[in-house]
Amino acid sequence: MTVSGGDEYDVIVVGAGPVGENVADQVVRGGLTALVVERELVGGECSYWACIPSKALLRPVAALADARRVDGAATAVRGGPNPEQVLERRTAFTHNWSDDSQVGWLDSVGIALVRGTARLVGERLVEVRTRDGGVRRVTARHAVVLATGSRPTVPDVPGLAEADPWTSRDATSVTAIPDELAVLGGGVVGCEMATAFAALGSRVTLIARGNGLLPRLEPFAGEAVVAGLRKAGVDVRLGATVTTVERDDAGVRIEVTDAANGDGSRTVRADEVLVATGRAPATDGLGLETVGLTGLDRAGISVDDSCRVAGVDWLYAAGDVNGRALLTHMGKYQARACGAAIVARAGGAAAEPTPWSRYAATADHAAVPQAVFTDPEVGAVGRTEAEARAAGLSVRAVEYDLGQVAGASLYADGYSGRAKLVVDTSRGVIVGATFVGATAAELVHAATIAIVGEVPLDRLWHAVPSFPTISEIWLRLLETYGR
Ligand SMILES: Cc1cc2nc3c(=O)[nH]c(=O)nc-3n(C[C@H](O)[C@H](O)[C@H](O)COP(=O)(O)OP(=O)(O)OC[C@H]3O[C@@H](n4cnc5c(N)ncnc54)[C@H](O)[C@@H]3O)c2cc1C
Ligand SMILES: NC(=O)c1ccc[n+]([C@@H]2O[C@H](COP(=O)([O-])OP(=O)(O)OC[C@H]3O[C@@H](n4cnc5c(N)ncnc54)[C@H](O)[C@@H]3O)[C@@H](O)[C@H]2O)c1
Repeated sequence: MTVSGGDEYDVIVVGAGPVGENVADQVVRGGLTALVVERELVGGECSYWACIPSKALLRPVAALADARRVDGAATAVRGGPNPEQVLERRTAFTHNWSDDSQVGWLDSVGIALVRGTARLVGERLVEVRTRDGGVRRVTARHAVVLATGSRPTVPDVPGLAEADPWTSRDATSVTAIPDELAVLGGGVVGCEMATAFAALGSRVTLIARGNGLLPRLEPFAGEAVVAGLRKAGVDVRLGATVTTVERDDAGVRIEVTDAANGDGSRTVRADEVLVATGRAPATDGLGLETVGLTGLDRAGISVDDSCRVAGVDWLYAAGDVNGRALLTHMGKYQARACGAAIVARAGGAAAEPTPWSRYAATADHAAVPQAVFTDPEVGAVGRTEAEARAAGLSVRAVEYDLGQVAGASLYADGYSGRAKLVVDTSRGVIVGATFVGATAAELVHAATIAIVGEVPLDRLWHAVPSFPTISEIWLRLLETYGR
């Protein structure tokens, strides 16, 4: 094995997903040199197999649903989406799985790139197996940042792994819509992909083990999504357990026991089965043991609020790989904190990650916003009522029917939706908010600002929403809470 080496950069970033790209950008802006190592495509999961293609598949569904709900416009809608054109548009958004434009951006801002698989081999030392079969060793003067993302997990169900199941990658890069699709898992990926494939013409069965969908959110959000999926023709099986999976000439055969069936077994047949049962940090083969890190579990690499790894002062882990919040916007936020801390520390500052400082990803603990692009859409930020109570907060929650807001009824005939605020009564501030309904995800940022700014409710009263917008829900919620 020929090992070339001697290269030195101030910062080495492993993984050029949205998080790795942003860390590198931050440190280069701060006057340091940076190398990123990427084994697949610059842009990562988000650009090619996750956020961007999934939302490109879902946007036509929402656009048509919106038009169909407005008398006077609905007559112009004939039929459903055109799958071929939807897939073409999706492919355009992934640049046909080419990273040329993102590589061009790295060049333009002075970030060096090596294509290959990286692993730690010692203190501030990274070994890269390059695509051309070479091995190269690179030293970081100040920091190594692991931004390797996550991988889908496949549960240990007899026959499932052998049945060649789809992961989210297969779903988002699909080239032919299957007649029948089974989706295993009722989290965000399962719900969004069931929504997209049902609209694109698949007969979809969604198999979820809990009593509802989107279990991390307020229960009414999952209930609305169950109703929306069923209305769209999806066979939603709740409280269901898959016992075996087998692929034969006719496709996959899935044995399911579910509560609705008196726990008896039923067979689900499908052309493909999509496994959407969560993700694990991408730490395999990263050489963490070479720097004394062992015993990592599915939760991710443990870091402080500047994303520095406990006990290894030159090592950072940002984005999905640290398991704090598996979302692009939160990973990029961590990248900004982490990059700023690395630059400051390279200059000799301590850059303590005190809460809400530029070196700390404090919002990870208090205000993680999420938008789920189902029909109806779901937007949520902060704690659910149950989470707030479990955390020992004194809580009062208020809910309001979004359909009663003038802006919503103008937006869609028969607008159906709901909103909820969770208030910490001891401080008089919002700690959680959830909105369900068409375009409801756009309501979340106002709530994020209120939570992060700890805006007292009696001051929020003076933030007057425009009439007639859906944002008037804020006024209704505050009125319901009372002054
Ligand atoms: C179907 C789906 C839809 C999603 N939709 C949304 C959404 O709408 N909004 C949202 O906020 N989030 C969404 N997410 C989550 C989002 O994709 C992730 O949170 C985000 O991609 C994390 O970014 P990252 O940079 O940490 O990791 P990634 O994007 O996974 O990038 C990590 C990169 O590291 C590289 N890498 C890994 N190991 C090595 C190694 N040893 N050497 C070199 N390179 C390596 C990988 O090839 C990859 O390019 C979605 C996820 C899925 C699965
Ligand atoms: N719009 C968005 O922001 C968006 C979209 C997609 C994904 N994401 C992110 O990607 C991450 C991964 O999404 P995901 O949906 O894969 O994970 P998830 O953790 O959100 O949901 C996984 C679901 O699978 C269920 N499950 C686990 N094991 C199972 C089994 N053996 N049988 C049946 N069900 C089982 C879990 O109970 C859970 O409901 C999420 O954390 C999310 O933040 C975000």
